[in-house]
Amino acid sequence: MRVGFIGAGNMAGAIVRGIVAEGTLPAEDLAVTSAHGRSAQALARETGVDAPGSNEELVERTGPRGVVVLAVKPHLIAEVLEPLGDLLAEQDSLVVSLAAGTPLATLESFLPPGQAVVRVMPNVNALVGAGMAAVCGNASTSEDQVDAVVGLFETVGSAIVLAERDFPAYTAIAGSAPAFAAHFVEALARAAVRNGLPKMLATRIAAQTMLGTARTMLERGTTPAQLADMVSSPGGTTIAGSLAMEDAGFSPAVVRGVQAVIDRDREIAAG
Ligand SMILES: NC(=O)C1=CN([C@@H]2O[C@H](COP(=O)(O)OP(=O)(O)OC[C@H]3O[C@@H](n4cnc5c(N)ncnc54)[C@H](OP(=O)(O)O)[C@@H]3O)[C@@H](O)[C@H]2O)C=CC1
Ligand SMILES: O=C(O)[C@@H]1CCC=N1
Repeated sequence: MRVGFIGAGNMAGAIVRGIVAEGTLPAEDLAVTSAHGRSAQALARETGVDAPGSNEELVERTGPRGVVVLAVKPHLIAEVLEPLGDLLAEQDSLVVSLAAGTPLATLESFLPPGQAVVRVMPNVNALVGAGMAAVCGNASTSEDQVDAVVGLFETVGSAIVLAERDFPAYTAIAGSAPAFAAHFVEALARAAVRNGLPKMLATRIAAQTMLGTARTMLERGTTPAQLADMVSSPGGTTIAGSLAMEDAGFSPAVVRGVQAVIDRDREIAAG
């Protein structure tokens, strides 16, 4: 399978670096383009992938039946996709869009009828092979094509097939949530700095603690509530901290943040 990425920014960079590091596909089967060429060339130099001079060339080099991944910002999808429609159809390419808030119906409206399109919401942790991706194909995609995309993203983390109606909530807790988790680590570290720990050490300690907490839940099936109970000694330090955080509005703040992502996703979808 040959895969071309239109866009060489944060997300394409994370996936390409992840795929190359994991050895999922040989670098010569991957290609990237960018608006100004420089970021694509830098990524190509770093990873050994190809950096064609235009999006048309990328589709040609990726096809026939190649995967063309749209990794540009949502507002650029129309201007990137429309000029490529006939070529994508000729090459029988599979179009994969990573764009937040951009439904399959919108993507289809920029393409010839019958074009196979898969919507994916990945996350930045693909960079270290610990990503999370949701995948949904349109009516023109075969089961094999959807499976191939799931397989591709599984090589850089976990991937699931998800109904499109669930993408906004999913985007909040997987696409955007690495930023929220990073804010939490930063807040923990700053609180520790206030109490005398050096920032770099505090950040490392807090990040390792997040990693271990996630692994305990995923690998042992421990629920968040069970884990919190395991840590909270009666009359101890943790329960004092947890209740103080709740008193300061921790859970309502998280719920509002998730809802804001969902509302913004719907706003982008509405144009
Ligand atoms: N960042 C994330 O964590 C996540 C992002 N996404 C989605 O991924 C997509 C990309 O986001 P992200 O990587 O953060 O964005 P970036 O701004 O980091 O990267 C966008 C890339 O698109 C390139 N580009 C713009 N116009 C064109 C064009 N006409 N032809 C070729 N390349 C072009 C830019 O080129 P140049 O470098 O020259 O400016 C840049 O490399 C978005 O739709 C976003 O919703 C989804 C999940 C998570
Ligand atoms: O912020 C954004 O719009 C994209 C989608 C999810 C993560 N980044």
